[in-house]
Formats: sequence, C-alpha cells, structure tokens
Amino acid sequence: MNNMTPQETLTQWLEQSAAVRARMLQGGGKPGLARPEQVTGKSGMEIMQAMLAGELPYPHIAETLDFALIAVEPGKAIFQGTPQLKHYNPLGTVHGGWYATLLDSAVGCAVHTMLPAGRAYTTAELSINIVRAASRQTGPLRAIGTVIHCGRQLATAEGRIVGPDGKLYAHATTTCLVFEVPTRG
Ligand SMILES: CC(C)(COP(=O)(O)OP(=O)(O)OC[C@H]1O[C@@H](n2cnc3c(N)ncnc32)[C@H](O)[C@@H]1OP(=O)(O)O)[C@@H](O)C(=O)NCCC(=O)NCCSC(=O)Cc1ccccc1
Repeated sequence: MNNMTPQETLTQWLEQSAAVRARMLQGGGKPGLARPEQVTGKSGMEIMQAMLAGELPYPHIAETLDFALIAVEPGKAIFQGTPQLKHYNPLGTVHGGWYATLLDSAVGCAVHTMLPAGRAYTTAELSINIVRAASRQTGPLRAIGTVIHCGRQLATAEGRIVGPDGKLYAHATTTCLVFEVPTRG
C-alpha cells in the first residue's frame, strides 16, 4: 500500500523524472527516429529500456508536448507531463489532445512491453474520457498504461491520468493491432 502524502509523491515524481532525464542525456538521448539496426532483434521491453537509458532517441512528440517516459515493466508503462499554457485550446483550458496523446503513449507502450522481437503494434482504436480539467497551475500528472489482453494479432490496454494526490483526470482504453515488423527495401 502507498502511504505517501501528495507532497511526498510529487517530490518522488520530480526526482524520478529528473533522474530519467539525466540518464537519457548522459546516454546521448535526443529526439529522433531509431535506425532499423538499432531495434532489430530487440523485444519491445528491450527497446523501451534502451530508450530510458538514452541509447535510443526518444520521439519528437515527447518534446513537442513536454512529456517523458518514466518507467516500464512487463505490461505497464508510465509517462509524466506537466500541462502548460502552450497546451491550451482557445477555450482557455488544456486541449483534449494533450490527455489523449499521453494516454495513447502510455497504453501503446504498455502493449509494446509485451511484444517479442520482430513484432510491432499500432493503435487501431483509442477511447478516452476526460473527467477533470487540468490547468497550468496543476503541476505534473502521470499517465499509467496497463495491458489487459495481448494476443498474436490484437492487444487491449487501459490507462489513467492521475495527479500526485490520486485525483483522476482522464482514462482510456485502446485496441492495438499486433503484426510482424515489415521488412523494408
Ligand atoms: C465539467 C466536467 C465535464 C463534468 O464534471 P463532472 O464529472 O460532472 O463533475 P464532478 O462533480 O465529478 O467534478 C469534477 C471536477 O470538475 C469541476 N466541475 C464540475 N462541473 C464543472 C463546470 N460546469 N465548470 C467548471 N468546473 C466544473 C468540479 O468542481 C470538480 O473539481 P473539484 O473537485 O471541485 O476540484 C468535468 O469532467 C471536466 O471538466 N472534464 C474535463 C474536460 C476537458 O478539460 N476537456 C478538454 C478540453 S476541451 C478541448 O480541448 C476541445 C477543444 C479543442 C479545440 C478548440 C476548442 C475545444
């Protein structure tokens, strides 16, 4: 059971994200696309771990929307992001796409952790509910994705965006198509 106060959880989140960032930068991590030879023969879990270690570039979208992969384990992926003014819609609230992007990342990467080398996935369906509005005053939020089913062709997962106080901001389910990594050339 987690007995930490929201303030202690927030401190831990900030420390974890700073450590991940330092590790990624130390490993030369920067936004970009992995070359095929960097990922061939690696399982999804190994690819995620190499990304966390800064051995592989992280995706441009993580820079665009200021979020980062924080941790992975089999069947689970955690991302962290902080809503900012540049994520606002014309209504003056955080754009729905910010929550959707974090959740798509968390549930998709959770699926990826379950895939052996040579298998890939893509989001075929994402359903999201945004149940609490975040603002630039909210601070860091986490998207936690968990696999529900991982078959040979179909994988499903669910995800939640929560604050350090445990408050729920959004939740989602996804259906991913699982397929063989296409050979190029
Ligand atoms: C308001 C509601 C939809 C429904 O809430 P319920 O579930 O029935 O409410 P519940 O009673 O559980 O209270 C929960 C908390 O909500 C607060 N609250 C309740 N009612 C109101 C109210 N009328 N006004 C203000 N706040 C209200 C309430 O005080 C409480 O907070 P507290 O615990 O006191 O601190 C809520 O789920 C929500 O805000 N979701 C986020 C939606 C969102 O941000 N979408 C994305 C942006 S849209 C977009 O980007 C599209 C676009 C793109 C481009 C261009 C243009 C547009």
